[in-house]
Amino acid sequence: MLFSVREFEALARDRLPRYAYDFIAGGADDEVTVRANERAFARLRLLPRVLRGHAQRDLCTTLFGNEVTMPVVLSPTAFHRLADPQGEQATARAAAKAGTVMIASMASTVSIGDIAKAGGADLVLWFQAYIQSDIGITRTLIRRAEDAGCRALVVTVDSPVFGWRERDNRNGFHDLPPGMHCENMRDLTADGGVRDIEMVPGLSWDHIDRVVAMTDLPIVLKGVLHPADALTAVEHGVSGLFVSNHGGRQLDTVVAAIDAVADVAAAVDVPVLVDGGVRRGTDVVKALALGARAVGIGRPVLWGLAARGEEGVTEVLELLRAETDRAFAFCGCASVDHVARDLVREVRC
Ligand SMILES: Cc1cc2nc3c(=O)[nH]c(=O)nc-3n(C[C@H](O)[C@H](O)[C@H](O)COP(=O)(O)O)c2cc1C
Ligand SMILES: O=C(O)C(=O)c1ccccc1
Repeated sequence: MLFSVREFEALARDRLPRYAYDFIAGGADDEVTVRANERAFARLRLLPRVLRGHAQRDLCTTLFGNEVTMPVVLSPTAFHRLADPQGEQATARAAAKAGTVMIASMASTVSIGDIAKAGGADLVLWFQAYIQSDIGITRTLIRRAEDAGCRALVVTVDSPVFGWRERDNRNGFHDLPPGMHCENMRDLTADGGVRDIEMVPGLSWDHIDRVVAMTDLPIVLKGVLHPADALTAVEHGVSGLFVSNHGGRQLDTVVAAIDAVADVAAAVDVPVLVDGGVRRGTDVVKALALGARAVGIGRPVLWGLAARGEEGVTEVLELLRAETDRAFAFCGCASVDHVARDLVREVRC
């Protein structure tokens, strides 16, 4: 029995080959932002309310019309088959069972259609896309996600280039092991092969306009940190913002995601999600207090998957649910609407 997300990380580390552990755990450059994400949560302290008499708590919320049983979703992460042979299929089953959203990465090692099948009718599935320079390819990817039944499109905008990952360079990890592929990129080359995912340095608001025009799905921009960009996004017809620094894997020395969320939430009146460094139920409460509608978890899902497959992801999600419920009880909150700004104070260390 494991009692915390941290213990799942330790077990995952024991079980994974070094290159896979480092790919998941690592970040860009000096990994300043990887550490900052977790440390920023530690600098935030709770100021709980007492005697509010809530014998039961309700953690449910709604995200773009999708009901979820807790304000914790699965952030998109590449290559789940590095962690478990069933890969994203195992993750999908665990997300469906937990009653929360799985955001499938465009860089998944199981196709979006097969992820949807594994999750079944209960799974609320969203698709994360990197806009490709060829707009036709981008359209095909979005159609595949729509055909699979995805209910939102998460467009990642923090990756005009690929982050400099020194652990991966040292380990020589640049390609997937034999037999694993980015399955969403199949049949997208002239000869019907697997196309490489491209980072597009020239990405601009024009690309967002085209994607907004090409689908009826709600669009969430992932990787926004500046409130002015959040405002512009809403003007361009985006339905939500995902405050994120990609888990410290893209631009290093960027502010911790949790430190950016309040200003973004204040700038717009669409739902705001945040990810990066969420490891405890108390982190979930802090994020909601600062204006987030929900949080995402990236590495914790992969730790669960590497430790115990589908069951491990279920255990990670249920640990976070129980911790969030306990934090709600301690703070005197009966539901997500009760989590007020004054529950959180920032201290120096
Ligand atoms: C191994 C790994 C792969 C990732 N792949 C993607 C991806 O394909 N697309 C994306 O938008 N974000 C990707 N991310 C970033 C996550 O969506 C998320 O922003 C980040 O992991 C949150 O931080 P956390 O890991 O501390 O929870 C990846 C993160 C990790 C750790
Ligand atoms: O590793 C990542 O963070 C990531 O986003 C990614 C994107 C494409 C392929 C592999 C990983």
